[in-house]
Amino acid sequence: MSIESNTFWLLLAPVGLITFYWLWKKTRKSYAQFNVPPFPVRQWPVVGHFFMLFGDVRDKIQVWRKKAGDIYSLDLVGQLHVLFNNFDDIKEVWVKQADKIVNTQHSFGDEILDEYNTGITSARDENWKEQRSTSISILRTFGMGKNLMAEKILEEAAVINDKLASLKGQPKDVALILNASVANVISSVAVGKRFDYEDPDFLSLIQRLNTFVKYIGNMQVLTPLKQLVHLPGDLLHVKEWAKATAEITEGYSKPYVRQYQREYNENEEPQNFVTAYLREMKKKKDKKVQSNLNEKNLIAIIRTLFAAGSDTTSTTILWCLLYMLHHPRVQEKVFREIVANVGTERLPNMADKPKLTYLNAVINEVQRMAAIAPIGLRREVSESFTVRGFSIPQGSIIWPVIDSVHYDPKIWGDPENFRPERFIDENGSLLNREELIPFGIGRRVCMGEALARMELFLFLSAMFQRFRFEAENKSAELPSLKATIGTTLVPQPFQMRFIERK
Ligand code: HEM
Repeated sequence: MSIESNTFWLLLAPVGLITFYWLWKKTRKSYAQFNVPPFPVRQWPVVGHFFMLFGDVRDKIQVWRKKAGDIYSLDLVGQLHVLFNNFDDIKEVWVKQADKIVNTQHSFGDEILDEYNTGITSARDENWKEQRSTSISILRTFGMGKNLMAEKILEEAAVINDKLASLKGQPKDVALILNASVANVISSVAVGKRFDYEDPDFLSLIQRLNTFVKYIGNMQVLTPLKQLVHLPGDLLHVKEWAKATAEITEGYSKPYVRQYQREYNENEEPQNFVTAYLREMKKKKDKKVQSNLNEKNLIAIIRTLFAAGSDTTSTTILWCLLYMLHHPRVQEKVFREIVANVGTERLPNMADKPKLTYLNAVINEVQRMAAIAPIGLRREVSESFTVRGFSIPQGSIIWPVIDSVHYDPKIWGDPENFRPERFIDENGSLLNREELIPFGIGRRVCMGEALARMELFLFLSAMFQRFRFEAENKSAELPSLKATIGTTLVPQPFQMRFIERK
């Protein structure tokens, strides 16, 4: 053997040993001594079920449920993940075991951004409690769920209606306009600024938000095997996501936070989320109270509000429009209800909401079927517990599969059918069905639920009142109801027409 080849093997040996040690550590099954829920399919050595999560995971989750039951396990590179598919079990765990599942799954994305335990969705324990309670109280001050916010939404609804009317019935993919419109509502609350729909900087910010939301789920999936990021290219869109996120932070959240810090005047009433948060920060500092309110958390929160607060709501509105193309009779019934209860001389407002039972039922049915956040937010188990005789050990990750609940035949009977009447009782009143959980459940339930509900009602009622929604081409096949799967479920791109009702 030559000297060169000896050197080669000497160098390779430590690499081999380190790899072996890493694999050994990774694949030690920390859950092996527990009676964990069953695995639906056999796992691969080392990586477990990791690579099975690629592709149409929505369908796979249902196939696995048929094999293994409502609660089942997956092994992701040695870490136990437990999927909950049944409403009663989700309620039992997410509500009754709330103290043991406070934190969301640690994501590789937070490492890339250096944002471990930062903001809201990634914040943990005491930090999360303080950020969440402060944020909710600020949003309430600005009228979340009340008239003040409703006025902002109504202004935006009037703008988007005019924009849609200006299309003069020409077919258009309106995903971006809707997104911009809803983003404007949260932006005016968060940083006190709304943008023109044609503003190219705003539109490119919206595109970045789409990228941020679309691939944020990949960061979580990748977390157990983050070494894959070193593969050549950007197969899993990690670099694209990191770039878009940094651009939102540097081009939007950070400049506004810095600007308001410079201009801060404690004698002025806060006009937006940023200034209200800065005031809370200052109050706690003056009182010398130990606090996690700081600039880093605030910058991350503004980005989260902007992302979580625009994409989700506008996607739901888009789903509603798409379902209406498929169900023109439902559309006409909503229109007639609006004419009978509101008329066509003024925009519907929040006082009209209780009167528009059928529209409320339609929105519920769209949220059920679209299930736009199909897996909810995954949580880390900080203390072991048992459920239905299974052990859920500390350190495992649990998934609330909202999609399974929304399509459970035991709950809905005919879940595949679009039938808003399922939300109306025999007296014609709206039925509150607790199994409808588009905003999640438990202590970390969506922070913007009240705002989102107002937006869905006000934007949609205004559109139903003014337009008839029509397909691009009446004689061609209707656009598909099959979703594009990203972090959220989004309709495939489609064009439609907005015909003014005169
Ligand atoms: C139709 C619209 C929306 C849907 C379907 C939706 C859905 C969800 C879901 C499923 C969760 C996870 C809840 C859980 O883990 O139990 C969540 C969390 C969250 N949502 Fe929404 N959301 C919507 C609108 C909004 C809006 C408008 C905002 C902004 C104000 C917002 C801000 C948040 C935040 C900050 C969290 C994280 C809460 C925490 O970690 O404590 N969402 N949302």
